[in-house]
Amino acid sequence: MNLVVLISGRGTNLEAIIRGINSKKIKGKISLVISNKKDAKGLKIAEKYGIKTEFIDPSLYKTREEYDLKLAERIKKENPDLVVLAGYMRILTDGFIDTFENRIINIHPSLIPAFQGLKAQKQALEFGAKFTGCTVHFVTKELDSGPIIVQAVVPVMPDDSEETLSERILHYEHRIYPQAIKWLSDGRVQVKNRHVIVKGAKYGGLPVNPELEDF
Ligand SMILES: Nc1nc2c(c(=O)[nH]1)N[C@@H](CN(C=O)c1ccc(C(=O)N[C@@H](CCC(=O)O)C(=O)O)cc1)CN2
Ligand SMILES: NCC(=O)N[C@@H]1O[C@H](COP(=O)([O-])[O-])[C@@H](O)[C@H]1O
Repeated sequence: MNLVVLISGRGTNLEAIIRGINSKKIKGKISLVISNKKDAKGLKIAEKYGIKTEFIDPSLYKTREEYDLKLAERIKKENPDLVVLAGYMRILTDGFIDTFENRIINIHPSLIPAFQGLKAQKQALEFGAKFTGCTVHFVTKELDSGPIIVQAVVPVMPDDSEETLSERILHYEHRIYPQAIKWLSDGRVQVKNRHVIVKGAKYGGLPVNPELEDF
């Protein structure tokens, strides 16, 4: 399976995926990592592993559509099976989605459809949620709403800050993203309407509930 990964920042999910490939758990390769931010630390991570990188500068394009057209043209040259968003912080245009229909996935730091958009961890904290988590989903024109491949539930602690909660969620992001990509590279993922079925996956592992006193 040939992957192109889009990033905007640190690249810790990118590195988790690279480790999954290098450990042979994921049958695939990353042919290119593209960032919309020149100083994205994830570019250095990719280069450390010998992976081709490119910065595509949004300031050179008047509109989002023009940028995404350039982005799509560059990605098509790699002939990817999958476009992986790993902390890519731009909303993709309908034209881009159409070009790579059903071949784009994303990791989001909440249990969608809860807390879509930016700063999902902060949204959960401020809402007073007792549980949140992370989601790997197919990317569609509707933001953070595509068919869900896998989710992990993460408890929100009474003394959590945005940082401590984000770190706890990130730990599970680094597990479910490589897991989802492995399932896809094994050809075990089927989508029927909105429902994603993973052949042979074991379901269960219920989240541990808090102590429910007296009831
Ligand atoms: N068409 C789609 N595009 C993207 C999706 C999607 O599901 N459909 N997922 C997002 C990822 N994402 C959350 O998981 C997300 C990223 C960025 C934004 C956003 O509002 N970005 C702003 C710019 C913010 C910034 O530069 O800091 C914007 O693009 O105007 C929301 C959600 C990726 N794209
Ligand atoms: N809405 C998109 C979004 O918030 N994505 C989040 O950005 C972080 C990127 O970290 P990374 O660059 O270290 O992988 C991750 O926590 C990811 O879930």
